[in-house]
Amino acid sequence: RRSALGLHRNAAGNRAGEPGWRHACHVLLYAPLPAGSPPPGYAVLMQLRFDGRFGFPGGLVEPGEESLEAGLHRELLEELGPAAAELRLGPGHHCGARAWPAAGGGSGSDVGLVTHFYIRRLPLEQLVAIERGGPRSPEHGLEVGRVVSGGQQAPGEL
Ligand SMILES: O=c1[nH]cnc2c1ncn2[C@H]1C[C@H](O)[C@@H](COP(=O)(O)OP(=O)(O)O)O1
Repeated sequence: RRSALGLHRNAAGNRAGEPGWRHACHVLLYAPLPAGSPPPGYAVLMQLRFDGRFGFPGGLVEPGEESLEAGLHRELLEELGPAAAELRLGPGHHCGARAWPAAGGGSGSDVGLVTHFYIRRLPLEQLVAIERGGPRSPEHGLEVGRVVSGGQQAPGEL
């Protein structure tokens, strides 16, 4: 079954193996700050990428991965480290996708990209644990320069 985004699901719900398209999944992880914190009252986890830009953790799903969420989970372990193992991201956290067709029409290795975005609310302690674990991730100092959320500056954490 093919959707308007070029995604399809087989009987097992696999949406990662569509020929002609690659998929990238990124996630916004956020946590409410203690009452009385200045607006917006949330800490949001972001990372300084190797290319000098800030972005959300995640990346390209590899062909053959079981699902979009399996690819996202692998990327999070690589970029955030072991503290990301507790994140249980499923289709219910998927909040949107956008298809970017291949510039040359999708022949050969010229494929389109579908970017998927997930959102997950966490307790502040878990977000801070992920932020603090950043230097232990396999990609620290490589694809990822730093992981920051602002949660470590929350009242009570100083
Ligand atoms: O934060 C993002 N939100 C939405 N789309 C994004 C974000 N960061 C990257 N992207 C798009 C643009 C990139 O070409 C692809 C792949 O992402 P990337 O993180 O560079 O993938 P790898 O780590 O190289 O697998 O997604």
